[in-house]
Amino acid sequence: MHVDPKPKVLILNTPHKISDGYLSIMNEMADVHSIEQASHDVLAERIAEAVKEKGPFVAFVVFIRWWDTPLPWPYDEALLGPLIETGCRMITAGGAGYDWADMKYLTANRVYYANTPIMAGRRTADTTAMMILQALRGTSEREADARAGKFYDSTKPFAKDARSSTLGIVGLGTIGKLVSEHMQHFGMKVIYHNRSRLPAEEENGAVYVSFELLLLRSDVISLHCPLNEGTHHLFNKQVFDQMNDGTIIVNTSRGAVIDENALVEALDSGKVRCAALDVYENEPNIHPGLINSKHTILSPHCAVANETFERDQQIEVMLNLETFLKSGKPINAVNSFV
Ligand SMILES: O=CC(=O)O
Repeated sequence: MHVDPKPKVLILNTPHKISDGYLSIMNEMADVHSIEQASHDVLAERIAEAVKEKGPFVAFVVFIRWWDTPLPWPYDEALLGPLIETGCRMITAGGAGYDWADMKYLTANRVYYANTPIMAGRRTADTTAMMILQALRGTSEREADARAGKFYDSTKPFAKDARSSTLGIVGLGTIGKLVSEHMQHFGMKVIYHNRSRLPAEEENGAVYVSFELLLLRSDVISLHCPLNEGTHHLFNKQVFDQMNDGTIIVNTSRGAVIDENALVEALDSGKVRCAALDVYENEPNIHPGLINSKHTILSPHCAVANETFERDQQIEVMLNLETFLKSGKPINAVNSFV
């Protein structure tokens, strides 16, 4: 009896041993070959070699190790060309954002890119909620006081109260919706701006406003939009100038949505009361003006990183692979073609 050979799949990084079970499920679905993470140029050579010696592959599955630098981005023609030219039609990788993939190139070649929105979304939303509360409370300044032996400094303004504050969400997608839900539990009024208004049943208590109104009405602005040509430096000097004095900015999306020079100026002038940031324009470097400001709360792009993220990332990546192998389309495809 003729048995069709299993489809070949190339994986980047053998999953952490926690997921041996998933690896064996994958081995049942596909003929799996793996290569290890490296810089973009070295990885490009490894991919070309794997395609030549073991290919062609129908899918490329990335179990990214965020802490192994340099990271292999961008996922562009120079990296993926040999895979795509020989029939690879799906890339799936961990993370909610996909600005590190050349979507024009992938879409033009009818290659799906599938992300892991649930793994990344839940953790990023939790971290964002924590950062919003920290910023409202001004924890970095109070902590600095405590460490300097200065007990409660009553000359400083009182912390802001979530129950009397409005949260403006820019981008009410998977993460924005979770943040909206979390913060409504703390009594915040939530307004949002998207390119277009969501159907009422998806708004879940958040009120749609124009971008200009969001700037005027928000005590806290939290960014959850993807980084693309339209959102690069969306928050610039002109935009900061339109906000009320003392607005709080929280960013767990992508650093370049904010012009960091303009943000540092706005922090220095008091236009921005506090900026809580997990992401930066020039990672891994953080603008010295942000590091030196007393009014920032900073973390090193680790909103998703906790002890269970790898496991959940692998489950979602595997689901993308399974749905792609069965139907030709991964469940979390972020692009589509006609
Ligand atoms: O940065 C993290 C993500 O995109 O999930």
